Amino acid sequence: MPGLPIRLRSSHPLTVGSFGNADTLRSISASEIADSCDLVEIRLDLLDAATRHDAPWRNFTQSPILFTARRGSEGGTGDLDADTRMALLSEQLDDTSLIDIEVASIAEMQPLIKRLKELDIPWIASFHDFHGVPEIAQLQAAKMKAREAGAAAFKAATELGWDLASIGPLAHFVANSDDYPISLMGMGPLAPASRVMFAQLGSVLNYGYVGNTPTAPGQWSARQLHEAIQHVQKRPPGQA
Ligand SMILES: O=C1C[C@@](O)(C(=O)O)C[C@@H](O)[C@@H]1O
Repeated sequence: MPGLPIRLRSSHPLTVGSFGNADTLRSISASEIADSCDLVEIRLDLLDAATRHDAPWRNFTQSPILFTARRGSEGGTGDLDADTRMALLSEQLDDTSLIDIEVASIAEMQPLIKRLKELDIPWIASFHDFHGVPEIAQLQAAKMKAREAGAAAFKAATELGWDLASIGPLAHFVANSDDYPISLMGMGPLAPASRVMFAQLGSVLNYGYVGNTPTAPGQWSARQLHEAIQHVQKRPPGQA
């Protein structure tokens, strides 16, 4: 039986708690997790075989789980090939609420995508740029690919540096997507502010770390992000 259901809605931005190391994953309580975030991300590429075997996330009975096995070219550890990443993800299907597959991996991961469809397990298609912000047209094209491939949402994380000019176009990109869910976040020094703002504008999944190891540059803790998102005003539908 797949994991707890998740609804992706721009009016209800969710906070994802991501684990950067196995120690936290093994030691944290289910209630602490449930207090800090709406769902958990398990980065299978960051975990050793023993932790994957022990599957400590099975204790997180109150939290939906998003599994990721990140490809090397988009920040993954170990430069795992597509078959290995599919095998890692397939092992977890009984506990899965959501899966992350890079837009760049859609073609090579078709066997898994077909299986997810059969099992009615949603997945998101992701894009990462650790060096800068791509043209919005490139993000639009990636979003179209995600949608056509059957992903439940498109997710993009881009390095903002101190490039203030890139924030406006990104903000419009997320705010003008009432037709299809987007998860959008900045990385780098402006990451924290961007994550609250993009959540306000409709980003459906917003990532912070659980424990003491961020899984992306500039991430803040899931608990802080969760609290901030709960307190800020959200964009009314149709207002872009
Ligand atoms: O893709 C994402 C988003 C992320 O890169 C971030 O910027 O918070 C963190 C990753 O763990 C996750 O898989």
